[in-house]
Amino acid sequence: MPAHDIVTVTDGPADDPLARERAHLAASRAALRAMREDVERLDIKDVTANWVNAAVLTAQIEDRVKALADLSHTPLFFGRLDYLHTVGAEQAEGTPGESFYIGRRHVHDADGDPMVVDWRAPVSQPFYRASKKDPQDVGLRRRFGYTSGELTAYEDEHLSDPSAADDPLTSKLLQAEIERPRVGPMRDIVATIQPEQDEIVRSGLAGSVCVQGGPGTGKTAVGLHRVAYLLYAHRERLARTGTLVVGPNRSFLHYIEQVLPALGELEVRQATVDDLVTSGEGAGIEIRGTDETSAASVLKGDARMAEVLRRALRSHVTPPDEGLVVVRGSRRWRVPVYELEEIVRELLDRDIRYGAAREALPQRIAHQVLVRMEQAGEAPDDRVQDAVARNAAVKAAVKAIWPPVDPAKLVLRLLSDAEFLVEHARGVLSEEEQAAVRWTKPARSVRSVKWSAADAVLIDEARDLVARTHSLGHVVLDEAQDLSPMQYRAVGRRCSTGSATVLGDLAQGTTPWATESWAEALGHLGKPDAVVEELTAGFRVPRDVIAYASRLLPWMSPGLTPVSSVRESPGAMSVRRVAADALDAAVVEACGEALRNEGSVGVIAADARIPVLAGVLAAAGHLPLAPGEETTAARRLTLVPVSLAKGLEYDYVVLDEPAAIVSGEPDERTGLRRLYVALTRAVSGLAVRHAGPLPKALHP
Ligand SMILES: Nc1ncnc2c1ncn2[C@@H]1O[C@H](COP(=O)(O)OP(=O)(O)OP(=O)(O)O)[C@@H](O)[C@H]1O
Repeated sequence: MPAHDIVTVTDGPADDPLARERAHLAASRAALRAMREDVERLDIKDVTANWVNAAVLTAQIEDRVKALADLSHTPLFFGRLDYLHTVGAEQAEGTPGESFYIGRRHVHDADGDPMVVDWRAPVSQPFYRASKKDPQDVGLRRRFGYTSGELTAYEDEHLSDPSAADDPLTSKLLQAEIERPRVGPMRDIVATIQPEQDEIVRSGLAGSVCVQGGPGTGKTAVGLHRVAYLLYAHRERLARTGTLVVGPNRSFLHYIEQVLPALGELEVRQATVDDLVTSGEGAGIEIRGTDETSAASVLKGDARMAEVLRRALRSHVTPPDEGLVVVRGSRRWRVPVYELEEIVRELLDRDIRYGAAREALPQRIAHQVLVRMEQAGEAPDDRVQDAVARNAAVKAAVKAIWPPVDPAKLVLRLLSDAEFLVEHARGVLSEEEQAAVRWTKPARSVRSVKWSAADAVLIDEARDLVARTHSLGHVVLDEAQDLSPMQYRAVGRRCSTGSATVLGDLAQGTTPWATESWAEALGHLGKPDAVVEELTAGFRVPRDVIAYASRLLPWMSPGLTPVSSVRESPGAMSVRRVAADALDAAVVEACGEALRNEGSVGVIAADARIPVLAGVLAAAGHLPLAPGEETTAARRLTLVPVSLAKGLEYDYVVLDEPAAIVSGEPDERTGLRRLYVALTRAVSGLAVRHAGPLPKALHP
């Protein structure tokens, strides 16, 4: 028997297998409808005593109804597994087999028996992992094909058949799914997750994982499915602790924002690093400026700044120079200076947060007073200790010894006050480095400063030194290669008691502080034990196009494995040189050609070229969208400044002037990496149009 029997029928008698599968689909939809109606019918009047509870319950019911929606464009199930034995039972000779339909969500009939099982359930796992080598007790794996919501085909793999080939990518349905043209935002891949991807998706909540993978290897898809999986497997815990996806910019977040809701997960926050450090409790600052020099940005992102901040903050602690007298009634209680010194030293040595120590200090002083009271024969209780801690003399002493510090003011002072910086950066930053981070024009007030993104991260670090940042249960960090060490720290403290999934490609690092080694990055993140996995199978870029882009690798990231495309199509590729005054027209013409195909078109160009291209495209009747704006069947052309291209994809890419993209960056290596990102956004075809010479690295 061949590896895959494909059956495609439009209509058939009731006893043919496709008809039976369709009947199961119809019955599953009816069962889902019944589940929804059950929830809608819930009457909460009898169970709630007050309106607050009623409101909470009503919201929960609405969410549940939403989660039970039958989405016409997403099939209820996409696969079926026929187990050879009853799952979980002793696999004795003669035990009956069992079938499961695998889908996006669980559906059960009126008796509670499963009609469709969630793709994340343990019984679904062999759908992604079973192979002929390791059939996992599965006799048959069936994939379903749909056309406009109708079940129209299925394809079988007989895992216990020794003659069948064992390569999941020979599946025609799978291949068709991978090759499907792209329009609109990113979609889920539940039906076609590959075994090596599934291992990452289902790895445990306790451990952190780092995925290195070239363009289009499915890192983002894997990260999002991992969140969905973790929320299924650890729902209660993560509902309490929270989850977060961190992406590089708004347009990227728009592009991915539909995937988790489509998988039924509505509660995951999605943010950029800038969002994280400027929002939330006590943040209250805005990023309105940029650093004066690139050297300043790099230094502000350097992990040594954490030590400078720590020292600067702790310098506010002033050892007491005199004892303290607390008056209560007719008695006066004295705490001598050496005792105060000892308390302060002990709090500093314990290295707890500055704010926590500040809160502990009055209680410690009060304790000393209580000891004296007891020595004098009194029997004070806790209330007396609290009252002493609130005594005006104690408060005044605490304010003098351990004053409150505003994190933004601390950073402002470090960057404005040369003496203050010298004092705390001594031995950590060189004199030149100190000069580079300092503002040339000192700022007066926190409000008037035009904070840069790197400044905001410094403030976030300072804030964490004062009061511990709240940690979530799991954080997914995408395009991680671009983060500075200080940014890794900012993300890391948001999962200090949880775990992380770190996704990135060292070859696509384009910031001046881009990471060169995952071990180092994971250290800054506080997850040095994270397992590093590599994905090398490419699902986006066609073979010829990835081969072309990979010519750049030895010049910018030697040692990294080139992606091998799993797409069958070699891809349409053209590279054409034109006269300088004909470039704009050539780009417009290439767009016209690309638009004759199905799917989205992205015009990628150096940022400086965007205004001109926007003009000529509009004049030619191709009014372009901006990245992040959703492509629709009617408007499919997006004009993408290359600085925003990362993580995005378009069916056809028209690439304008590669040399301008390279020279738009401060150094050649970064330029080539930027070009590599741009060259690897295409799903079906790439048209390169240039007037200047191509970068040497692209020559064969
Ligand atoms: N197993 C799969 N089946 C079908 N499509 C897949 C699979 N894995 C990934 N894809 C598709 O391949 C494309 C690239 O995936 P994704 O954006 O996650 O890659 P990436 O590694 O994050 O790329 P980049 O490094 O360029 O950001 C997406 O359209 C995604 O849906």
